[in-house]
Amino acid sequence: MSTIAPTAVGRPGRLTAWIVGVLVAVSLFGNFYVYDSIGPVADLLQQQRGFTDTQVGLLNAIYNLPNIVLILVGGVLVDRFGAARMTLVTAGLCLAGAALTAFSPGFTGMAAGRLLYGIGAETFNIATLAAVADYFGGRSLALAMGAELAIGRLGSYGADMSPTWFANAYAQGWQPPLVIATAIAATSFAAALAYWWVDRGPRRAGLLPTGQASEGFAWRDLLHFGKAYWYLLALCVLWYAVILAFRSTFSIKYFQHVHGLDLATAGEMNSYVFLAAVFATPAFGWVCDRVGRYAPFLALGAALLPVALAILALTSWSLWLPTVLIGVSFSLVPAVMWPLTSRLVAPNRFGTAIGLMWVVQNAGIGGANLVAGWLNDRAGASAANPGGYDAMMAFFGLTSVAGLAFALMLWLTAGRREQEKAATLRASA
Ligand SMILES: N[C@@H](Cc1c[nH]cn1)C(=O)NCC(=O)O
Repeated sequence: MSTIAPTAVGRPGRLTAWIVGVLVAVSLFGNFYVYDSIGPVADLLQQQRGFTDTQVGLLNAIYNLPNIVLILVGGVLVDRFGAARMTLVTAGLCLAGAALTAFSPGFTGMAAGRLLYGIGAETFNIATLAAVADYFGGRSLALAMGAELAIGRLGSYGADMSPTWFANAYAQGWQPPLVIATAIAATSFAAALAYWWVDRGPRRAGLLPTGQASEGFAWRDLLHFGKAYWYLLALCVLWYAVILAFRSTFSIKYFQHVHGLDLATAGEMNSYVFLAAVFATPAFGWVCDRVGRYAPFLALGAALLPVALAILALTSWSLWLPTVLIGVSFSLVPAVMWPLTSRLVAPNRFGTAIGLMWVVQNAGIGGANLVAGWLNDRAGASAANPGGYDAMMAFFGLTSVAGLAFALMLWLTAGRREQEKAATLRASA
């Protein structure tokens, strides 16, 4: 299999497509806000409820753990029941999870809430990508997916800024901020409900891939993705493992201990990567749509990560240069990866394809966090011993170089087909 597949069965109207795009983006904003809502209340949970660091960490880790297995089932369900139904059901699970987290009297109830949220959220993420592929396949797909992800990233940024925006709620304690997160999850659910309602028309008219069209799931189907898909999967695992484990877990501490920044400046430096992605991800998607090439951009995005890590680890140059390079990589790779996936697999296998990628991605992110933490502990990394971070940087550097190697192999495989396709289109124009 693995030819560059047609990306949509039919063509819903442009207005309908953009209404769906907006609803899905609103829904994703709320979902990413809840995803990042624990970090800002971590200190309050420790002070007011006596939670340990391990308990706070578990409230986030419990998100990844079930998805190492469940997300594949989620992807298959998206193919079987359609993006709209699965967006609605999983947005409901996320709302229930957010409410359980906010209103539970004890740690176990809160952890159960985060577990429920995690079970819903990753499948929700697949369903929203499938929704955009359904409506924008073949036209402005990368721009639409980039814009959707950008609004999601804005939700994460909003959660980080919530102590400033909702200072009164934080002044009252740990619970009001989580109740706000629940209200935002309710908005996400309402947008998912509206999307499901709008989607019924085009789906009944046969303009979208229907769940019924996909045959039953068979394990051997997983092996039927072509070579380019497997290169993309390897890149997804290696690149996300480095970018998320470094940027979300260790970079602030690393900037403080190795480059001498204070906590506020280090946090601000880190948040620029995030903010840049809000604007740059759709911009890069737009460029890809215009140029009609994906694989070379993916290789460029993958190449910037090891370069940035090398500058950080081996030079004392200004932190701005590696921050800009990581910001471009963090915007470019997701802007290209998901539209390219939808071009490499058949529409009724898109959910399964992403599900399989995210099974390994969740394991990779969790594994990279553990390995990096273990390397730092073993070397006694600290402000007094900045050299103790060398092993972690070498690990991240080598992993990102491996990711680049897969991006180049992908370029050699899928890129050639992209060129042939573009030449055919030019010839027939
Ligand atoms: N598997 C998700 C991980 C995630 C969840 N919320 C934010 N990130 C994923 O890869 N989503 C696409 C992305 O580029 O963030």
